[in-house]
Amino acid sequence: MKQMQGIWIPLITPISGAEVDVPALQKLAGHYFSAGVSGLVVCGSTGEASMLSEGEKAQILAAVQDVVPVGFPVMMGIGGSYTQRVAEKLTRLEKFGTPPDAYLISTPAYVRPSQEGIALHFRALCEATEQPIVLYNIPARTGVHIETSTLSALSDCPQIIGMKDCSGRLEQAARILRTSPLRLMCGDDHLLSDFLSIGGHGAISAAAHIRPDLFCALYAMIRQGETARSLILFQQLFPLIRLLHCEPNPAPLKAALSLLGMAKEEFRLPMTPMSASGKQYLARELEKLMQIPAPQLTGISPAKRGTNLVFPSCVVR
Ligand SMILES: O=C(O)C1=N[C@H](C(=O)O)C[C@H](O)C1
Repeated sequence: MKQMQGIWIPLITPISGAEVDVPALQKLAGHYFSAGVSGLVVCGSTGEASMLSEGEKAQILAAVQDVVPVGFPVMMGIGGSYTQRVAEKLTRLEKFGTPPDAYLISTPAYVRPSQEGIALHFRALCEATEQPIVLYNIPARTGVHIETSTLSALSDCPQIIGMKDCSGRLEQAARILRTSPLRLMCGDDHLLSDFLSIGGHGAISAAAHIRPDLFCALYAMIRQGETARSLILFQQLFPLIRLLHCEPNPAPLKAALSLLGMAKEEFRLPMTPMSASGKQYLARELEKLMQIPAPQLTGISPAKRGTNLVFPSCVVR
């Protein structure tokens, strides 16, 4: 995988009759590829990876790889708190299938290890694979934060190419962008505009499942210094972004996609559907967002998306 940037979609996992709905997943993957995003992530938090078996995760990866063109990057979320087992997961995946273009690996959840423990965890995983690794800093879910000093301690690991940051700490993000070669991707949808404005390389955005064209346009505007236009667009996106995260992700997202006829609202426990009152607000905001005209875009060759272009996957005129 070349330099990671632009808008990436952490795909939901469609479920139907308690099983992973592979045809629906492939349809979504094709839809987002055509919409111009720079890459896809399977089995992330939005993909409800905690409620999937290892076999299902491998099947999801293969199903998505099957429908996107070669060269279009697909990343895979990997979790787990016992370092040795996580390393074994990587080895097993690579033994039986085509590996993802990169792994998105979250910090160990529940254990609350020291920063040294976090660094040793990632170092052990770097020894288990030659594939690129994107660190996933999501303290609200795992209970631990990756400090800048830990990134420095890992700077000799060539597999670590970047970090997806859901910590809400913009000041730290700015420092990392100034001092390290890592690619930094925003995972906090409500901070997207700020994150990109301080030089963030892109986003892995659950909210971008809805109107991915507008998220790509926002990215392009910020990269091109069209601040006023980007602010207007972000203000239009913001109410829906908030609603998509006002109940556990991806319940509101699946509700929105179901209103658009793109997915069922089916979950595995302990995930439950969005509340009825939440859905009322969501439906109203969704209707407004769907009416925003598509920005005029000049496409960049799909083959070059997600790579080290100076400008992202779409250019707004
Ligand atoms: O799955 C992801 O990747 C994302 N997960 C975050 C979460 O569910 O907490 C949100 C982010 O937009 C993307």
